[in-house]
Amino acid sequence: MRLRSLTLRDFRNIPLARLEFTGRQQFFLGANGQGKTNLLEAAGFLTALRSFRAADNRVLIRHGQAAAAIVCELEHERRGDTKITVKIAPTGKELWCDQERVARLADYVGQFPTVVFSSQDLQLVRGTPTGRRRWLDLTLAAMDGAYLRALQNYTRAVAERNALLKRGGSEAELSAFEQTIAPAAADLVQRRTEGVAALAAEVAAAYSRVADGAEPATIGYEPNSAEATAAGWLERLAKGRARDRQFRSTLSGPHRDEVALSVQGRAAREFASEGQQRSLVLALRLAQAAWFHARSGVRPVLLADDVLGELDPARRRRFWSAVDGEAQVLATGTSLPAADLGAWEVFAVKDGEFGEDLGAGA
Ligand SMILES: Nc1ncnc2c1ncn2[C@@H]1O[C@H](COP(=O)(O)OP(=O)(O)OP(=O)(O)O)[C@@H](O)[C@H]1O
Repeated sequence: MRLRSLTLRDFRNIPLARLEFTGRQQFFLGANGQGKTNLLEAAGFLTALRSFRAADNRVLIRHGQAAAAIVCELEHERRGDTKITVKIAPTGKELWCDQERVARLADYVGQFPTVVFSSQDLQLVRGTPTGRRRWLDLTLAAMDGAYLRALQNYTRAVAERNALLKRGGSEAELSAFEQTIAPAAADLVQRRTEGVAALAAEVAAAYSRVADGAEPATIGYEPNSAEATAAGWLERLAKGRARDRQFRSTLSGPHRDEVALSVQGRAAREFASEGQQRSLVLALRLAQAAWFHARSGVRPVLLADDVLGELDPARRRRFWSAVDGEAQVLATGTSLPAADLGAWEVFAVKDGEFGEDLGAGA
């Protein structure tokens, strides 16, 4: 898909911006703290109606204002020309697609894919398993409504079971939640097994391009416990009750799974060099984009937040050659991108205001 225009009102530090995009490469140029990432955050919000960097939507509303709005006109492989309107208020969000109110957000999620490349992504390799699980969940849930439902059911029921464990609930009460947890856990393990196997091929291919075939990189699914059936999970949960009561928390299950990342057969977190780690996170994002495209037929818009300038010239060139040449790219930076990255429509960003093409010849 391609974004043709983006209008923001009271989004973060942006009072009002109406941007028209003509080509497929837009660059947002400005000093630190001016609103570049805010703009990408708004574009990314269209995918799953959540921010890629904030858990609470309230922080997206400009200080002192009642609500924020995003309006986007885009070309879409399946839907044709589409207009999306999102209103974000402290009480919740509202959504319209072509003037029609979308009540069931599950019907919407995944239709308008974007993939964010951010300097924070190094945490995917260096940080805790939580970040890698979130990457996997967002990737799989965006293309698979059944995965999203299993994840929601599972997460909710585990939270309820944990609350019970904390207040010393009865065996019967625990058992009631386990009836929901068990089938969802079996479903998640199966879908994660299949999903990671498919994504592993994409990651290996993307890494080989970004790192110039220097060494192989792999991702692997390491379930905390690989029960294949709901009956198996029921038994495991029942057996674990005494220990879980002691720790006041559900100790085993897919909420403790790991997505193992390795370079040349060794754990990337401990053994990969900084350059290899950077290549690996780029490969994870490229794989995510390829997966979205393959599964849905819709080409995701790529949102590159200050990453092009961070890469050394050789890696940048290789990364760029690995990017889908037909995809729209919205990128930010404090200086213009190198000439080998093609022709950009440049917007200067200052204090939440956007000026078109100011940077192009400057
Ligand atoms: N809800 C809000 N209301 C008003 N201003 C906000 C809000 N949230 C963030 N800001 C402001 O937005 C600015 C940050 O913008 P942004 O994160 O887009 O920076 P950036 O241009 O990407 O800079 P960098 O290059 O440092 O990443 C800060 O000045 C911050 O105070």
